Amino acid sequence: MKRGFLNTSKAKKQVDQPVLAQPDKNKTELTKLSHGVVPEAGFLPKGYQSPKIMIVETNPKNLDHSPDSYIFTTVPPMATGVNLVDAPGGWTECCISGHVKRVIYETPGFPRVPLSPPNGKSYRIGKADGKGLGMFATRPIRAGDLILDERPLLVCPNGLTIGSLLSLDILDTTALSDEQQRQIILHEWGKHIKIACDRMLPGNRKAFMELFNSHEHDGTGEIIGRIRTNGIQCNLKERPGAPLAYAAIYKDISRINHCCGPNAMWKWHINSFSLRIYATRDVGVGEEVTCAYCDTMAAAAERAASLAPYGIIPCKCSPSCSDEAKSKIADERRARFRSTPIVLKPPVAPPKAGKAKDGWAQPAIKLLQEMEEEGLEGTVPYAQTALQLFQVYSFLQDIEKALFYGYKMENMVKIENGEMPTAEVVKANNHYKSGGRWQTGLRVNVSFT
Ligand SMILES: C[S@@+](CC[C@H](N)C(=O)[O-])C[C@H]1O[C@@H](n2cnc3c(N)ncnc32)[C@H](O)[C@@H]1O
Repeated sequence: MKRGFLNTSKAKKQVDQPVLAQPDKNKTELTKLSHGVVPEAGFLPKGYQSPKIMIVETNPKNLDHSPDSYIFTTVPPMATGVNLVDAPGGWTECCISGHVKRVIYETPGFPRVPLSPPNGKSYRIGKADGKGLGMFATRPIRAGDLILDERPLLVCPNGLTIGSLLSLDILDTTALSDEQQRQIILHEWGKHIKIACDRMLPGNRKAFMELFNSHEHDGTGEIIGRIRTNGIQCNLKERPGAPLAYAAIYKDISRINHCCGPNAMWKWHINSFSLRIYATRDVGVGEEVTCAYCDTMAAAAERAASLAPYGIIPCKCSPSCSDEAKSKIADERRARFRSTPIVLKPPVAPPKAGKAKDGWAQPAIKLLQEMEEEGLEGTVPYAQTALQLFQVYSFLQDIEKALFYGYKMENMVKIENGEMPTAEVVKANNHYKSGGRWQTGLRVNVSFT
């Protein structure tokens, strides 16, 4: 919670949580939780009896669980008494379903050790103006570089369904207000996840409890408050029809602040059970490393609604983000970027005398430049536009420009695939030249000269 917040007009209850949804008639969907200041916060309904949790200890390597029972376990599996020195990459305390545990263990290559960035550590955690702490580059980082690959401290469901409580016959929702239902969910969710937190090594638990909590005034307890503030959704495939997704909380990655035009992006890898942070453009020494907590292509109002539950009210990512005139231009641009991508077609005849050979590529060049001005290098439309330009200049046999746009596209491909060659290797091997488009380009171009 930021200082002074309670005194502003925004100090009122707001109900919105992107990872959670309203309970439906079948009572199997996640309930939206409140944020901001909730007057009823912390009050459970009179006479409410919290159900008892029954815990049975089993071998951590056991995969023979019922798909829909929840298990407290470490990933990768750790024998008791092991410490971090014996476990490269560390381990994650998890509350996951039997189904998800199987999915993890059956992933080819699991459990590989998280990657070490090729040139060592390149960041520090420090004060970020008006945003608490943040991550900052300690040396120049190139677009496409891996900044860090980190295993979470904790992975757990990103909510609780009112249905799961109803099935225990402990609640009659007709007698409860919506807010009372939400407070029960927060209470029960916190009670369960505390079990995973208590299992953490003391150092990890300390790091977890030192994370920022933006949910101090809405009835969310100190553990769930940190999950709601810092949780990053991880793509663990739950069984079909299951309402829950999973949130992961990290020691360092959870210090990365949001930016609407970020210079880095995250990518979850199940085989190393870790999240990789890659630079999407060059990052200078001292510059803050930022990622997007929401869809950066969305309009400003939509982004603001998605960011509020993380305690970001308003977004302070750049002076222009909250500037109304600049936001209007950015919204107009994003609407264009979201629409059908430009498809460049080679002209049917050679350019007239005195006209540039690449005049027909100008709309894409302009679009790419605008996306760079908005900081949207980590998006699919950016990679698609760079690919078009790579193809245009391949077609025109302008090797220098083809590689210039090829790099931009390659950074995204490398991040997506994880293990692609670096730009230097690509350049040295000229591997584009073996591609069909390069060959076609060469052939078609012959008729122009
Ligand atoms: C996941 S934490 C990021 C690390 C956090 N700054 C810290 O001190 O640990 C999310 C919190 O950081 C702050 N924050 C992140 N990005 C922000 C932004 N663009 N504008 C304003 N506050 C931001 C908000 O307080 C938010 O609740």
